[in-house]
Order: sequence, then C-alpha cells, then structure tokens
Amino acid sequence: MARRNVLITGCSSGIGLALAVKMAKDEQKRFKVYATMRNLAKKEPLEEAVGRRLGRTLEIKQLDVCDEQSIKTCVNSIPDRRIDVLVSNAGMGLIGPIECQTIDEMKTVMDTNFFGLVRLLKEILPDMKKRKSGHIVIISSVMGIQGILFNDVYAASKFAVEGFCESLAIQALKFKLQLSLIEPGPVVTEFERKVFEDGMKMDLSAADEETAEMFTNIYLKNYKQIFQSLGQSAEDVAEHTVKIILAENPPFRHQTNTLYTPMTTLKYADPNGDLPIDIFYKMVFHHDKIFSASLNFIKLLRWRSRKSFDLGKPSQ
Ligand SMILES: NC(=O)C1=CN([C@@H]2O[C@H](COP(=O)(O)OP(=O)(O)OC[C@H]3O[C@@H](n4cnc5c(N)ncnc54)[C@H](OP(=O)(O)O)[C@@H]3O)[C@@H](O)[C@H]2O)C=CC1
Ligand SMILES: CC1=C(/C=C/C(C)=C/C=C/C(C)=C/C=O)C(C)(C)CCC1
Repeated sequence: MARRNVLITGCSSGIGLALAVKMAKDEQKRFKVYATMRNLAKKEPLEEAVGRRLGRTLEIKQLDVCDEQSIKTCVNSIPDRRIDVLVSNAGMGLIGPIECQTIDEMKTVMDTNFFGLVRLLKEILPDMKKRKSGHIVIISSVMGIQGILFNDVYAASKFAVEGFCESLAIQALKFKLQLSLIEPGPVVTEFERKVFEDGMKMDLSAADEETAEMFTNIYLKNYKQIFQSLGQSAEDVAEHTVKIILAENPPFRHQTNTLYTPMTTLKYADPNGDLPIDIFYKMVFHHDKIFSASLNFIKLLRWRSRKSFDLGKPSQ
C-alpha cells in the first residue's frame, strides 16, 4: 500500500501532537505526516517526541485555521497538494455563564472550531473530489451531540461541526470520500488546563449571585475530579483515531471513552430530548454526593487496574 499523506492541525500540544507522533512512528511507515501548528515557536515538544523521524516520516508546517492564506500556503507546499487524510484537530474551549462572556470571545470559538474546519475543507475538498479519494477525520467531542452545563458556546461550535459533517457526508459518499467524527469525552491536555484557568480568572460580576455560585461551587469545584476520574490521555485518543484511519470501512461517528457513553446513550434513547437534561440536572443538583462518590470510585478502580497492569509488566 502506498504511503498516505496525512495533514493534522493543532500539533503544538495534546491530541494533535500525540497523533502526529504516533503516525510518524508507525512501524510499517504507512504515513507521511504534515504536522501543522499556528505558532512554530511551539514546535520543540513535537520535535523532541518525534526524534530521528523528523524530516523523514514527519514535517512541521505553519497553519492557522483562522487564516485562509496560511492554509493555502501550507497545502501548496505539499507535493502535488496531495492530502490523503486530513485530521481537523485544532480547537479551543470556553466555559462559564454567557452573561460574562463577550460576543468577540464567542466568535473566536466559532471561528476556530467551526469555520476553521470549513476553511480547511474549502481548500482541500476539491482536490479530494477530483481524485475520488480521501479521508476527512474531525476531532469533534461528546459535546458535538450533547450539551454540558456552562459549555453553551463550545457545545454549539461542536454541534455546528457535526451538522456540517452530517450534511457533507452524503455528498462525500458520491465522490468515494470518507468522513469520520471522533468524539472524545474529557481528555487531560492543555485544553483542560487553559479552560480551567480562564474559568478561575473569569469576572463573574455580570452574572446573578445564584449563577455565579453555581459556576464556582458546582462546575469549577468538580471540574478537576471529572477529568481525573473520567479523563483519557491524548495518546489514548490518538490510538483510537489511528484505528479509525486504518479501518477498511471507517464509521461516521466514533466515541473514544466507554466511561462516558452511558451519558450520550440517553440522548438517543429519548426522542423528546428530556431524558439527558433531567439526568444531568438531577446528577448536579440533587444527587451531587452520590455523583461525586461514583467519580471517586471510578478513579480508584482505574488506579488499581493501572497499578496491577504496571506490576504485571516485566521490569526494565
Ligand atoms: N481536552 C478535551 O477534554 C477534549 C478536546 N476535544 C477537542 O480536541 C481537539 C484538540 O484539543 P486538545 O488536544 O485537547 O487541546 P490542546 O489545547 O492541547 O490543543 C489544541 C491545539 O489547537 C491549536 N489551535 C488553537 N487555535 C488554532 C488555530 N487558530 N489554528 C491552528 N491551531 C490552533 C492549539 O495551538 P496553540 O498551542 O497555538 O494554542 C493546539 O495545538 C480540539 O478540537 C478540542 O475541541 C474534544 C473532546 C475533549
Ligand atoms: C465539571 C462538571 C461536569 C462535567 C463536565 C464535563 C463532562 C466536561 C467535559 C468536557 C469535554 C468533553 C470537553 C471537550 O470537548 C458536570 C457533569 C456537568 C457536573 C458539574 C461539574
């Protein structure tokens, strides 16, 4: 099988970085990775992780998904502009009461998470259609199918991504192109750190007391625990993504976190849409202690299974 050209956005950290490294280190050398980032000053962690493969199975290029010209320049620099697999990964989060967010902050999230994907496809899709081959892989989120308290605009940006892709997938089929949405639950990356830090610094004076209190004492208070108990690593999500890229018949949607799927299943179980909202409400406002205890229990189980796995490993 010929080596596939893979372009990944947002490779300075997190899922993009882990995926770029995993694909560049593929034993069978099945991929040539174009790992892109908006700010090349941040390339050191990727260079270090990829080591001697740099310049062989992986090249680093500048690409800002909010800048059409930078996308064009990057794609033009790839031999024959051939991109077999596009991984649209670049993204950002935003949490908090909407009363305390500016429209400009919200627009930046939409511009990055949604229009970033649209800009990439406007440049790359026509070539894929002409060749009648290509796989478009989008790092969406469980929030692309289900909203979460205080993530209103972020969830909207991922819903936009999913609606866009669901529409495009029908046309793509006609051109023999594949589209896959990867839907991770919480992942421990820079995203999680940045979102939490911004949430902690947020000026809550525009919100009423009850809302501000809810954000601080429910959302932010439980945030770290959620990520510690349910969170995956970027490497884990990268492993799922590579499996989807290598699949003969890749699915349109793939959730990476089995601990989270019971929540998203509620959405598909009730056509009225009330069930997930009621459950989230009860979990947060009525059964918070049981919820917190369950999270601690999951954390303990995961810690114990990791520990016994480590003990089972041969010593180095
Ligand atoms: N972490 C999580 O819990 C989850 C994350 N996701 C999604 O995964 C994707 C990757 O996030 P994750 O790895 O967690 O977070 P990181 O913050 O570690 O990575 C995000 C990447 O996107 C880049 N980026 C942001 N804006 C732009 C832009 N305009 N142009 C190009 N690159 C940009 C960042 O670059 P820079 O360093 O310059 O800011 C960074 O490389 C996102 O789409 C996110 O929505 C989905 C589900 C859960
Ligand atoms: C903190 C917190 C909650 C959950 C937060 C989650 C699950 C965040 C997931 C983030 C993701 C998936 C980001 C990227 O796409 C609940 C349950 C509302 C209860 C209140 C506190």
